[in-house]
Amino acid sequence: MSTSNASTRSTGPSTGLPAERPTGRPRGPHSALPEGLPEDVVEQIAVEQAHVDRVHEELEKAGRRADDVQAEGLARGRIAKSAEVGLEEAAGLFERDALMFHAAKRRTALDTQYEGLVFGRLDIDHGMGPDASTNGSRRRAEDREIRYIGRLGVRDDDYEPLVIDWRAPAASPFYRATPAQPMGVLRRRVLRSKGPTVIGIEDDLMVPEAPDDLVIVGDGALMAALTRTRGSRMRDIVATIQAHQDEAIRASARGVTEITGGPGTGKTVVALHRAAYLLYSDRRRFESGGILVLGPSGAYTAYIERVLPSLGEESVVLRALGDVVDAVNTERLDPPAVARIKGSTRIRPLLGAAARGRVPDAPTEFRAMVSGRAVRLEARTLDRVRSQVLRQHQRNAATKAAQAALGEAAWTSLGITGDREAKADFLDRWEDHLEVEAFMQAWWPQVDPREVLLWLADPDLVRRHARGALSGDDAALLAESFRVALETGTWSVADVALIDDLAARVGPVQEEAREERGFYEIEELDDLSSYGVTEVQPVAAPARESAGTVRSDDPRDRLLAGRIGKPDDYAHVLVDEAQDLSPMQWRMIGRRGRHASWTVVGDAAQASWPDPSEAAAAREEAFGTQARQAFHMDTNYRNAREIFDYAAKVVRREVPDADIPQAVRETGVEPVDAPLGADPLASARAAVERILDEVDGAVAVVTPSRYAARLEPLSGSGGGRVQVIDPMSTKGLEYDATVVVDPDEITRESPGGIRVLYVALTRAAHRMTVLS
Ligand SMILES: Nc1ncnc2c1ncn2[C@@H]1O[C@H](COP(=O)(O)OP(=O)(O)OP(=O)(O)O)[C@@H](O)[C@H]1O
Repeated sequence: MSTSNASTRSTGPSTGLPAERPTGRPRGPHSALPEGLPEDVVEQIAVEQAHVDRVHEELEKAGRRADDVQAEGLARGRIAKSAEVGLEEAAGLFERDALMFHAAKRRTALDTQYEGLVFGRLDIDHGMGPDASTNGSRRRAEDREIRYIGRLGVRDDDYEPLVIDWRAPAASPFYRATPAQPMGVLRRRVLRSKGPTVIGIEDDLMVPEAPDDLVIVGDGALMAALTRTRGSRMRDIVATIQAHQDEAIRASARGVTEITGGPGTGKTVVALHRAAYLLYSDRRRFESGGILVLGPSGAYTAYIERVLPSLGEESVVLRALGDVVDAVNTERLDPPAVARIKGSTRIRPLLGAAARGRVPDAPTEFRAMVSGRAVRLEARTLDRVRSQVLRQHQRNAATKAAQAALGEAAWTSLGITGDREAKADFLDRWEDHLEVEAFMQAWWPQVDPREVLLWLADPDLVRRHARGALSGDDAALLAESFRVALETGTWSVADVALIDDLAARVGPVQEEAREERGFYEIEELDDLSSYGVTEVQPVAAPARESAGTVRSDDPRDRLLAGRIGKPDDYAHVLVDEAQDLSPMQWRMIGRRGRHASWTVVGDAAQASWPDPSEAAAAREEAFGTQARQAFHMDTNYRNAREIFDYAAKVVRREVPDADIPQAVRETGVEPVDAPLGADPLASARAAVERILDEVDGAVAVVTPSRYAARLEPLSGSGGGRVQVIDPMSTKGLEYDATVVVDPDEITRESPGGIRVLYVALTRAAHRMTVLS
């Protein structure tokens, strides 16, 4: 597909108003403008280029000024103090210039990677009545205002705005004005740029008739944006946000904001713009508290990662579900039956029992001479003490408490009553006794939550701990899945939520306190030698390397690499594809949003988690009692109507109440149904070759696992444009074209059945071939 050229819709004569006079770069032999543009479009582009050039010059100046000011900044503050100039004023100056400096730096990135810094213009008539009825003859020049809208705000030396940040209230009419409610806007103009060069213009007229001096060109910005090649990365939509999307973007930051809608309705992109808006509207709160954006997969985070930086926001944390817990990063998916066991809260009692249970290989008996008395504690006593301590403490923070409780139990076991002094002496010795300490290291070691999970590779232990909560088959499946982890050295995505649950139970692994033992050691050694103990070998805590540095061949080392700390707490959590989160995953995310407001994005018809009511309960628990606001998106901006109709027909068969949006764009080309022949690679290759000729940009071959290996040779073909991908991993993604292989098999193999097929059938913007 090629980009649509601006074309003249209707034009009025140029009146010679200063703002409309073409003063920018002329179109020369090296011009970036497409050939064959009508002359009035070229003129209009030149007008806008002149303004864009001015903005860039101003930023250039600001950059240079900021260099000086940075060096001078603190000094200025100091002078300000001594010279009794308001400190606030000086700080304000510095802050503004520093901001401009950062803006200038950012601009370089924007210019090279993204579309223009200045992307919009409003021509406003302040004399216009609310019904837009004022006719041309009553319009007065002094009522007119031109406002430019951009990715960041820029002012000139007189502090006059040259560009308004798209998130500022003054930019709101750019998104909200409609011909029915023009909000004073005569013409909305979208500028399309390559770096600092304006290459196209799309106008929307908001009044019934263009005033004589306003030229109207282009086919409308939205259609131009939607017909463009998509490529392999999501783009921001800052120039073409629609009014109903803008409402969700600018909605109150408080509570829980739910954004629902069918495939391709812009839920993800709207949510990302909302994150940028929240940062703008309350930077202190959201930048320092942090915004977490959570998506289903690494492919998804890679797909969306450019959107926020293109909006000038770098401080948002993007995580995939396999990547939420520090030191663990995985894409491996369990088979659906296993993922279902691990995702349900039914597994919690099992995890609780494992976290409270005996450490495998820990001693089951304690024997030593303490304070001249022979102490012997059996397994039952050790278990009782452990349970008692863990009722009140996290295991990793309870070493001291456990040692003290064990001391009490030891004293009780001696059967001495009434001798307070002897007890005090005994407990005193107990506290610093080397044998007790050595025992504690073996009996009460610091445990990594991941080790606790690996204990469950033992099917007997799983059965014992599950105490009937899991069937025998489920217990065996679960244990087997942890054996897979031990063999491959990789966790599964579903494991991550279990690790997090266990981390909350056992607490962070404490660094070993390196206590100087001083004279206590000498006293204790005296004590030991008198009872014939010659050597005590304390158990050293295993040394850990931090994540990413472990290159071990041992799968177990790879599983346990890095350190798991406390979960980060965020000020705002944005969850995309929320319909797919399992209850255990909701609990994991909830731990990161205890004080957060939320934006939650989803579509039930695309769900792959099979038990929505259990997930809903876990989700409610994560949100607490916060206020809710809901936004529904009902226009599909991704799929050509022909492609979406095909997908909608398929899903309606089994999900009659699916939320079906309206697709806004037609290509006149129906999806192609073709046979999947005896040689699947040959069939898919033929389909891919046809499609590569028809579209520019990214092409996906969406295949069930059955054909994945056989189709792999297509990966990277078409000059790197073709990707072979499984249906679940296409969640949230988009391609210019897709080849969907064996839809029946996709339905059969996927946990969400037809809903996952629906996802696969709604990924293509322009062309789709289905091989059945
Ligand atoms: N106002 C808009 N202007 C231009 N493009 C838009 C607009 N709104 C949405 N789009 C485009 O529509 C496509 C679909 O958007 P997005 O991926 O956010 O939809 P979604 O609702 O999250 O889809 P799904 O649920 O299928 O993953 C994207 O290419 C996005 O850029």
